[in-house]
Amino acid sequence: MSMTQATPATGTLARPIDGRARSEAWSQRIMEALPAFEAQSGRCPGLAAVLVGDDPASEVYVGAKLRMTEKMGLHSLRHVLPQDATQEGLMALIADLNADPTIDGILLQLPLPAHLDAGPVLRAIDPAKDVDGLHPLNAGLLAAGEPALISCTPLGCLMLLKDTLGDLSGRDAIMIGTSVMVGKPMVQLLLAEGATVTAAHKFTRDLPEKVRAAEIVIVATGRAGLVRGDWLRPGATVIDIGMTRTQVEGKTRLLGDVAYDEAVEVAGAITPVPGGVGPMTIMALMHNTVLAAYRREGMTPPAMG
Ligand SMILES: Nc1nc2c(c(=O)[nH]1)N[C@@H](CN(C=O)c1ccc(C(=O)N[C@@H](CCC(=O)O)C(=O)O)cc1)CN2
Repeated sequence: MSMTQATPATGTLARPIDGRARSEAWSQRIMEALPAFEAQSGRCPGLAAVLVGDDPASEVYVGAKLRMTEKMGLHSLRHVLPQDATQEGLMALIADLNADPTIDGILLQLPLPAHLDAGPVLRAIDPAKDVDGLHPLNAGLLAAGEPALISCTPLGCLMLLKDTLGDLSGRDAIMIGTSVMVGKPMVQLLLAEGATVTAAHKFTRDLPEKVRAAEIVIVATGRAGLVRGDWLRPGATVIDIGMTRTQVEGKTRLLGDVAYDEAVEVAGAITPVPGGVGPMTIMALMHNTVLAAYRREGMTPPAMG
């Protein structure tokens, strides 16, 4: 693996961090873990995806996750509830999936329609099947330094960062955005790796200056193009988690939270959008499903990194 440490020479563009290629390599490692699991348990690891309503982006993401599940030879279930589903109906479905022995992972696609409250539903998922790592028990175990199931996007980002930089200890990192799904677990993962972490949010003052001090910049705000090229320290490693759909000349384009065309002139390495973090999020879900399956069967999981 190449290590990006140095300031690029003037005129050198940042190296794109290829999440598609990395997720493909990761899928091979995960699939190598399947024969031993199947030989001992007599079944495949199983993932249930729960989609509520008709949000087009959520439909795309759930479709991509289930296609990957099938491609890798895992068992999958798809549950689609209508836009006007009730909280009680959703809780009843989660209870059924908790009790289903063929299901190792339960994925509740977010966001939910506005009339539903995600918190109680996420807390109702059996923590051993919480492959999104969003149950408070799993979030707490990560914060306590005893990770069990880790939220998918941060897990994928950590892998890209380690590939790019190697050892993260002592490095200065900034996480912009402090959501429960991405920012908070990412901060915990970086701390566990020995990085010095700034957690920035909408009240943070002098954000460009703080970003300029960081060797590692991770952005998950949903504000397209927020981070400008001149905010970056030359040679920085930039992980862009943002994904905003926009129409440019009649075509749909995906924009990240980083102004890519500017950032690529300054950074040492950068994730593109698309093709950076997104594919790693999906592969982290596959990883967590196989991990959960091993543990639920009382088996020791192999390394699948
Ligand atoms: N329960 C969850 N809900 C949501 C999560 C999550 O991890 N768990 N994350 C996001 C959406 N998401 C997965 O659900 C997700 C988003 C994007 C991609 C992806 O591969 N993107 C592609 C581009 C796809 C496109 O063209 O639209 C890329 O970046 O290359 C995967 C997963 C919110 N909800």
